[in-house]
Amino acid sequence: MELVDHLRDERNKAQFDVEAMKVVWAGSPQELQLCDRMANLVANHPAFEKLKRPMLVRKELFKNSLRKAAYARKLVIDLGLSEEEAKWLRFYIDEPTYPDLHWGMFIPAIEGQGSEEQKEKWLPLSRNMQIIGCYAQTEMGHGSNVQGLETTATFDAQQDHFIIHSPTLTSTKWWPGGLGKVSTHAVVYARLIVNGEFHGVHGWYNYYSFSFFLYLEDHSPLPGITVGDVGLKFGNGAYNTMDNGLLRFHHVRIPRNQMLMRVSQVSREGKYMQCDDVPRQLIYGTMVSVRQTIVAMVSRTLSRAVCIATRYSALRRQHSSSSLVVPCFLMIDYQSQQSRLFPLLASAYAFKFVGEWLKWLYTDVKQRLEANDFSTLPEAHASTAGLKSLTTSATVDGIEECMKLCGGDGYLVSSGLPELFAVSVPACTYEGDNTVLMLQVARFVVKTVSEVGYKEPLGTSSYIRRLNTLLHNNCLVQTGEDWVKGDRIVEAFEARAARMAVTCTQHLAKFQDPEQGFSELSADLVEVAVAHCQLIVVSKFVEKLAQDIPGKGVKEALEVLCYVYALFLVHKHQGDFLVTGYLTPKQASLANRQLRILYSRLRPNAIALVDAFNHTDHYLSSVVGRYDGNVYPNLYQAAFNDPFNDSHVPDGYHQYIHPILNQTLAKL
Ligand SMILES: CC/C=C\C/C=C\C/C=C\CCCC(=O)SCCNC(=O)CCNC(=O)[C@H](O)C(C)(C)COP(=O)(O)OP(=O)(O)OC[C@H]1O[C@@H](n2cnc3c(N)ncnc32)[C@H](O)[C@@H]1OP(=O)(O)O
Ligand SMILES: Cc1cc2nc3c(=O)[nH]c(=O)nc-3n(C[C@H](O)[C@H](O)[C@H](O)COP(=O)(O)OP(=O)(O)OC[C@H]3O[C@@H](n4cnc5c(N)ncnc54)[C@H](O)[C@@H]3O)c2cc1C
Repeated sequence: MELVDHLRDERNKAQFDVEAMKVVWAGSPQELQLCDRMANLVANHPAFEKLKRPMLVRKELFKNSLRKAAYARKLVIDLGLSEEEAKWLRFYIDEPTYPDLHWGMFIPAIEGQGSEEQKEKWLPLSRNMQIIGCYAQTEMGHGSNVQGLETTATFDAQQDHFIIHSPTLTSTKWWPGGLGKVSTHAVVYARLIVNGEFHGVHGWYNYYSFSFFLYLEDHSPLPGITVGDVGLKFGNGAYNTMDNGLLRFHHVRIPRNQMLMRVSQVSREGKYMQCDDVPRQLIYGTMVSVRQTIVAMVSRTLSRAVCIATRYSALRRQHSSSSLVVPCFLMIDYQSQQSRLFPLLASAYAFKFVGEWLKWLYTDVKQRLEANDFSTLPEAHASTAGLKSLTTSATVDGIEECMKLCGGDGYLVSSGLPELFAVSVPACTYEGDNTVLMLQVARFVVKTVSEVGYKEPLGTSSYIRRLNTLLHNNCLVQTGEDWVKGDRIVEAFEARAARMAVTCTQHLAKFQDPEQGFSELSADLVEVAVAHCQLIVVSKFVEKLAQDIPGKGVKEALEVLCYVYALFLVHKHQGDFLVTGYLTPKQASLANRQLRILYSRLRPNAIALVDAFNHTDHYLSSVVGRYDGNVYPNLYQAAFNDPFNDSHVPDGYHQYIHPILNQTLAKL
């Protein structure tokens, strides 16, 4: 049977080489090939079917996800897949499960915080999955406030043991993924007590990680350990495939050598030693690593929602403004639809490129750390924290907007958007609450501004070197065209970030107690951090355009996306640009006018730009976002695929409807 492409006309409008854009999106021809192979492996394997997921009750859902993870492991072994290939395999299976935490946090924690000897012992076991681990940091009473952790690890020199204990209900480990039912081991964060002394009790660094066995061979918990799942979470299916756990210790003994000992050590004699040249922030290193991974991945989540909403918008017709009866306008041709959709499409590309840059930064920092060079750690912390916060918040808001952009059908589970939203929302909280992370960025920015004159700002904050110029030279834009110049756009974002940072730093200086000032000004400080992070995203997009980008029309299409992203932000945050005095109202309105011109330039490329994401229909799992655009018959069929439509007589009909129809309610 001949397949009809309902989006063919849209695809024919493309003004650039889609295959070349696929390479740009993937990062390289090799990455494209790798992702394509893994995506299709998953799409073509019946074990990874996922459409029924939202209909399953928790226990079935969980069993199903264990089955998928086991098949995935089998594929990794049978096909001899590399760790990189296995990572993409898990990604396309598209179901949060224990291996995410095992590979994404447990192993990196041992790599980053274990001594050479410990790494030699535990890493091979972990990589072969002979042990399965999780990352148990958060407690019931202490999430953002890592300094408040209460779990204790008391050294018993006589027996060469640590005694791990949960002294209060609020010290219960709470939320760790993979902990509830599956993990055999955990990296546990606890307060260290040696010879009756808390170490650095007033410092921020008095938490140490320990690797633990949690279970006996028959998978019953070890004596003194209480473990379970925290309970059902938001959304059908969604994150309920993960066993987020709770864990309590009652004076549990573990050998001394299970304390991860790269940052500090406790000797056989009970002597506490800090490794001189290693900063204690390294204890937080796993979070830096995962925040970077989240940024690298989140553009794909947004691209998925945008792909669905763009395809549906390019198919569905509504009435024109002149005739309310004849349906003739494609939704995508409404200016208002474009002004909501296209900035999200541009954001997906912007986040992809900033994610690539962050990966580079993190790889560089990791190499330096291995060589005991810790100089770039503060920037890595600020950039990973800030970009994790910025991109996950924008993505979650973006998915919700895509749902609305599809009208009522976006709200159907078969659109793929509700589950995508539910599974993505916690990204704003896990790995650091987004507001708390922005406050970390603000601390970094304010500190950098305060140190001007005696410490050279580096990397992402190097614009602060030109503080004088940025504070005093206002925007030179005179025409709309002036707004589509990379260096002019970057300068506008630099000036806005610098001016907001300086104002806040000056306000902070008026407080006698800096911490009180920081707390009172925290809402403004978050805005300073957002401005700094948006500058990073915009400037990395502009830097990307300066590279050699092969393929007919590819660079031009990316330029439009870059300016849409930047000018949309100028428009959305015009209050910042105006209040700081950098822009005049006229310049702000020129930016908005130019944005409308850019939307019309983006319009013919819209479908090709989402095709360049190369998403399979399996990955999208959306009736309205299908590649062939054959939406309506499939939407109709999807309704009848719902088990609720198996019968015209639902359970309860005879019991509760008949008495109403027959006027026999009194018998109930
Ligand atoms: C493919 C799949 C891969 C991976 C899996 C992906 C997804 C899996 C899904 C879910 C996983 C979720 C896992 C978790 O949620 S784990 C728990 C995460 N928890 C948090 O993120 C807690 C957030 N809180 C904190 O990070 C900290 O408490 C804090 C906010 C940073 C504040 O700490 P505090 O001790 O009070 O520190 P400060 O006094 O504010 O700062 C002291 C000093 O240290 C610097 N600093 C802080 N953090 C770091 C860091 N991470 N790295 C480097 N430096 C850091 C800070 O800037 C300050 O420096 P100064 O120079 O100013 O002294
Ligand atoms: C799905 C999911 C998976 C998770 N997986 C893991 C895991 O594998 N391992 C693990 O250890 N943890 C895990 N967590 C826990 C997660 O890291 C924490 O939820 C997170 O760090 C936030 O902490 P909290 O929930 O205590 O929120 P809180 O810190 O209580 O924050 C609640 C509110 O208070 C505000 N707030 C808090 N502190 C401040 C402050 N200093 N200044 C201003 N505002 C503030 C926040 O902005 C937020 O609005 C997971 C959580 C979820 C939801």
